[in-house]
Amino acid sequence: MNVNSYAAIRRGVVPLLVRIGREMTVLAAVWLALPLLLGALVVPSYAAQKRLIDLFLGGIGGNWRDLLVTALPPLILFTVAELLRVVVTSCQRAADVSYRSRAVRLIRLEVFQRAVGVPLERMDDSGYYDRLRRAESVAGEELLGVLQNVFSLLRLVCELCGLLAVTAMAGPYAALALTAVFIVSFWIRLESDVVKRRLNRDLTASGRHADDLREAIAKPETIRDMRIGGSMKYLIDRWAGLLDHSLVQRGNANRREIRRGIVVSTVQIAGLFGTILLLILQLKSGGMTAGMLVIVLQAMRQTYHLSGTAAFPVGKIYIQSAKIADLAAFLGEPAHLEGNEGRRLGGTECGGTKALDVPDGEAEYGGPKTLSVPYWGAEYGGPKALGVQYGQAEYGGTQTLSVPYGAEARSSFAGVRVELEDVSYRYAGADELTLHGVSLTVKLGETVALVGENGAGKSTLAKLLLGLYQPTGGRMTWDGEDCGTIDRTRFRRSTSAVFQDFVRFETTLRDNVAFGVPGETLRDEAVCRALQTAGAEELERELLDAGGLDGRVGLVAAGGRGWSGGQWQRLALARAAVREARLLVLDEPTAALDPQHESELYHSFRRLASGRTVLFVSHRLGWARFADRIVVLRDGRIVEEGTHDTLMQAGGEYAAMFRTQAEWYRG
Ligand SMILES: Nc1ncnc2c1ncn2[C@@H]1O[C@H](COP(=O)(O)OP(=O)(O)OP(=O)(O)O)[C@@H](O)[C@H]1O
Repeated sequence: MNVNSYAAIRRGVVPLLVRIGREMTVLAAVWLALPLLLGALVVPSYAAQKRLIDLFLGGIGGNWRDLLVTALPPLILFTVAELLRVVVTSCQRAADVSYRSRAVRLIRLEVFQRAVGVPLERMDDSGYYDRLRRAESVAGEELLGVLQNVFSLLRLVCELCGLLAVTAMAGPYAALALTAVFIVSFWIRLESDVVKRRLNRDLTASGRHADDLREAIAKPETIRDMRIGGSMKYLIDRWAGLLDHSLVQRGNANRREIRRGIVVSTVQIAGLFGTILLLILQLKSGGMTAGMLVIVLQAMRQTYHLSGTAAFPVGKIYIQSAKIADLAAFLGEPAHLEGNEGRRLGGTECGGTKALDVPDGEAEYGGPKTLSVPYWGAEYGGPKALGVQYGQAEYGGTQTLSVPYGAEARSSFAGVRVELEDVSYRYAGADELTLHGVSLTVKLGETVALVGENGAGKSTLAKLLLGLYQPTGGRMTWDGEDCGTIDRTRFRRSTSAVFQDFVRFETTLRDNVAFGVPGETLRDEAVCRALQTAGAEELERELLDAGGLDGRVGLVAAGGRGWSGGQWQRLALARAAVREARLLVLDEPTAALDPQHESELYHSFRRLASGRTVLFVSHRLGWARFADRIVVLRDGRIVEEGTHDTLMQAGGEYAAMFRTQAEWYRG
């Protein structure tokens, strides 16, 4: 037992309970009050038993009426107290389950909220990322376990208080003796429990190693390989050595536990003996009834039992306190949330009114305005008056839309002019700059290919353009507006991206697309159109028998089916396509595709890029040829810019890379 763990309980478990209590006041109050009530009910139950025993031992004389008058009240009190104990115990269990699951949900949500809202730069800090991962994992099973043990402990303490109150009825010395014996036996048991848990934890790694060896030894290929080298005996000896070590450790721990158990029992028996002796002397002098003697003995036995049971939850809390302290410390850190992304999850953004894109003042003061939007509300390939998604209006007609007053003025699919002025970037903790004085203008609706050798800074630049990183030097503007001052939500809504390491959501086909526009209800046509744009329409056809758009994708889901890397990649493109983004960033979007699909994707890409400003990063220079402009990066600096033809004529870095690649394919 060390001081650090107590400090961890004070720094971790207590603040977390306070935090949960503040958020769920009523449930937390019920969770605390019910064990108290249960503890309090011990007193009337024991008092009634004492009265009944005294009545029976005193002989029940007189008539039936006298009997009823004397025996009925304690009998009723006993019955009501026991009934209430049963009811309160059931309510308590239900309250505990509800409290724990809600508390875990609350804390997990807080952790997720931080993960979602924190600037990406902080994620690049490995220390922060580790703390986040640890907090996320502790906020699940471990927190649930600690809360369960806190609850068990609370119940035991309340019951113990009730039993002490019962014992105190016989006199203060009985209560004092009981408390002393409880503390000594609880302490010894707690020590053994903690030692045992520590040992289990320490032996976990060697136990896992022994299991791995055992499994390996039993495999035919191991027997074959090891027999050739004659090392089978060596493997078996290592496995046996690990097992022997663990057996010796456990044997020592068991012997220690038996010795402590004998000490605990001796202390308890001595306490019981002394107290009974005093009670008998008191009985003899007439200061005590037989009923009192019986219930005090009963209370003492129950208390000794509790001293053993209480060691278990305390030991568990004690062992897990360090992790819980880490979680509390993580939640106690300043959130550093990015702009208005720090909103609570499930707040107004999700499922709230969608800000439709109409020119300022279109909606009338103080009320919504209905607008007619033609089918194909927005067309391919040009700036649009209204930022309405394709297919939002019904086929062949118009659709009226309600636009809240003050809706943001913006035209989607119109692209954006992005300007970087002398931008530099340094990763947190890095000594060197990754980008040095990059000045670049990406025009409205232009497609720019970013090429360069590994580590040149292409992905870093792409993330800066998406607003995922903030420049550490220089300035970035969108249509002349400083990006640092643009509302984050508006910024995010206007960008879309597909990265090489895109996410594979093991859920339905529809979800995989709809996650591109969280909180919006997507009609089937919109999902299909996004799939079509990404050249992924055959995925729906493949799932026709499994629910079409609602068919599950991926092997994890029951009944789900696995997709190839290329199919997943096209799903990621569909997710990007469904967003009304003005800037689209594609970072190696074709990495998982075979040549056939890659060339097919080219057409999808043209559709996706249409009318937007696009930056794509690719090592396959064949793609770069089709960009309006190619920008070559080296060591974080722009070294060349131009079209494919001008760069080839210039015979510089791009031309060299292109020729090398062409040679490779030809050769
Ligand atoms: N989180 C990070 N922390 C510190 N340095 C980083 C981090 N991420 C990337 N870097 C460094 O920044 C430099 C540029 O990386 P970046 O990923 O932008 O290059 P790239 O041109 O996209 O490379 P590739 O073609 O291999 O994808 C590299 O030297 C890389 O080691």
